[in-house]
Amino acid sequence: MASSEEDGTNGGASEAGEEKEAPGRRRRLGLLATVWLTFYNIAMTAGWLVLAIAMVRFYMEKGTHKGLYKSIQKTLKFFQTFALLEIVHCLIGIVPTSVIVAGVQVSSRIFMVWLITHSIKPIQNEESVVLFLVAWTVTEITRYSFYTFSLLDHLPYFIKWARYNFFIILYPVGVVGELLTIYAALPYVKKTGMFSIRLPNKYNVSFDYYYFLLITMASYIPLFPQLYFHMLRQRRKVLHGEVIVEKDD
Ligand SMILES: CCCCCCCCCCCCC/C=C/C(=O)SCCNC(=O)CCNC(=O)[C@H](O)C(C)(C)COP(=O)(O)OP(=O)(O)OC[C@H]1O[C@@H](n2cnc3c(N)ncnc32)[C@H](O)[C@@H]1OP(=O)(O)O
Repeated sequence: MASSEEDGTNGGASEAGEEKEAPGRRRRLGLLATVWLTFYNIAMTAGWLVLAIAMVRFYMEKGTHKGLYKSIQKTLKFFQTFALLEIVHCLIGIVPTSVIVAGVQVSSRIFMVWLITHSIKPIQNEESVVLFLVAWTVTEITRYSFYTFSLLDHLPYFIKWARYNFFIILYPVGVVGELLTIYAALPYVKKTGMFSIRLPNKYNVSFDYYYFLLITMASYIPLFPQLYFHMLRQRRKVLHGEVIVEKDD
């Protein structure tokens, strides 16, 4: 994975005659891209704040997590699906995040929301769902407010600190919540054969969602450490000003 320092997408040499940007400084964006990203980040911060408030209110009123997912699912689905735009932002180059990093992050969330929690109703009241919902919500409020304040050039140190420290705990908590939720879904998926294609059929293809879930769980082992160490490197770069030179994958 090429770093922004290496590939020049961020903080690298600018066009001839222009001053070279200092490492770690926000890349110069066009006005349209800045306006769009500011709108996008404000909308996402607001969306995840609404979710946080709804979760706290639900718990205070009902005193249980049972029914929580059902009560917040529409907002969650809307804002998490909207986050697919993050991959588009990377692809069109208006943010310098790696497409692979953003792709793994966003697609694993979409998978959890639509193909697991939405599709498998009996697991919606599992404690593990609350675990990943809380981890995602705190992370996203911090992350999107970080981007918003950065774009407005008024970033409070606390937000920056939170963005590059909370993940140390929240990333593993979120992953444990996700893995336990998929694990809880396995018996139902095996019993119902949902999303599976059995032979014989006219296309002569078979697909077993149960084994797909096992493979997905296994894929966290190589993929999660990469995301986590990526964030640790970003943390060193942003909070301690270290220049990180990453090697190509
Ligand atoms: C089909 C099934 C697939 C299944 C796959 C299964 C395998 C999955 C394994 C992994 C599972 C992960 C599960 C995740 C769980 C959780 O989320 S738990 C909760 C805790 N989570 C986190 O802490 C998530 C942390 N993740 C992130 O922060 C990001 O998603 C990231 C993409 C990983 C971060 O990447 P990074 O390269 O560090 O980018 P940034 O710091 O965000 O940005 C770099 C520069 O880009 C600018 N930028 C990015 N986005 C924006 C934006 N929206 N608006 C404005 N600017 C943006 C940013 O400011 C940086 O700019 P510079 O300062 O100029 O460098």
